[in-house]
Amino acid sequence: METAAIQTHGLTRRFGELTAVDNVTFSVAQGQFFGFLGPNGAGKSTTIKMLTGLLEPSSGSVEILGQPFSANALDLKRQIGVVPEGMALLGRLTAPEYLRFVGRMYGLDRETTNRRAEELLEFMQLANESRKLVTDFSHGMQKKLALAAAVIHGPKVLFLDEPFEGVDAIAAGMLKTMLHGMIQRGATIFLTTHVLEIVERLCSHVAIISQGRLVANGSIEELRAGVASSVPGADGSQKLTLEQIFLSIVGAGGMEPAQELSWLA
Ligand SMILES: Nc1ncnc2c1ncn2[C@@H]1O[C@H](COP(=O)(O)OP(=O)(O)OP(=O)(O)O)[C@@H](O)[C@H]1O
Repeated sequence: METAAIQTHGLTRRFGELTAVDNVTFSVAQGQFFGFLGPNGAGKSTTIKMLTGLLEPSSGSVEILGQPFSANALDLKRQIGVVPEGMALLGRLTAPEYLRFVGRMYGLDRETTNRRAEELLEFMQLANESRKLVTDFSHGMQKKLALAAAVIHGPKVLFLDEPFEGVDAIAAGMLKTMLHGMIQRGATIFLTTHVLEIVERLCSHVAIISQGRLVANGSIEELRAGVASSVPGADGSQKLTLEQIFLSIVGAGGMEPAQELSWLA
């Protein structure tokens, strides 16, 4: 069997009394576009940080392309790309300087780095912003630059924490095309986002985390089949949207809607 792109066993992270990620086991096959969903505070970013070697698990294990980070972290980090929650860009550089720096850090030669940096800036429509410092970029521009930096070395596995947040519709369209192209060339993508329409369109597999626990994992079709009988009015003729599936698994689940805010009534 082919080595999984991502494999976790009993992955757990505690912050004091809180167990943010609780005994999470899942596998992502190479070439999969994997959507990792969950409500606010469910444990998505904490999981992604552990998957990318940014945060030590309290217990459990992570293997990327069959290797734990402890085996050869540098080699592994060359094979992955990450857009983390806070992006962590170097603000005192311009975008071309930043991309050239990142490319060189990944061991690309100068010519390849320069060519890819230029192409990426064009692609992300940041080429006209080449004299501005990154710190003066808008949030969406920073997000696009973070994405460019995450793919400059052609990673085999790409981790994206909310890549579409703050990105305009034109850029989001281009990003979707780019990510689709990467999948077609055999890359694996692990994506967290609250934009379920994007997950529905792009992802072949979905896992849902809620209060640190994995509560669903499978193809969208499998998840749909799993909840169809519990959603009122959903017979075989009606195809549930991912939003309906998501709400059925982690949403109000038959409870009364939250009370109204009295002063807004
Ligand atoms: N460094 C930390 N110290 C203490 N608690 C933390 C820390 N990082 C995360 N948490 C807590 O862990 C839980 C999971 O947080 P996490 O950021 O992983 O959620 P998330 O699913 O990414 O949420 P969102 O969709 O809102 O970004 C939250 O209760 C959060 O407050």
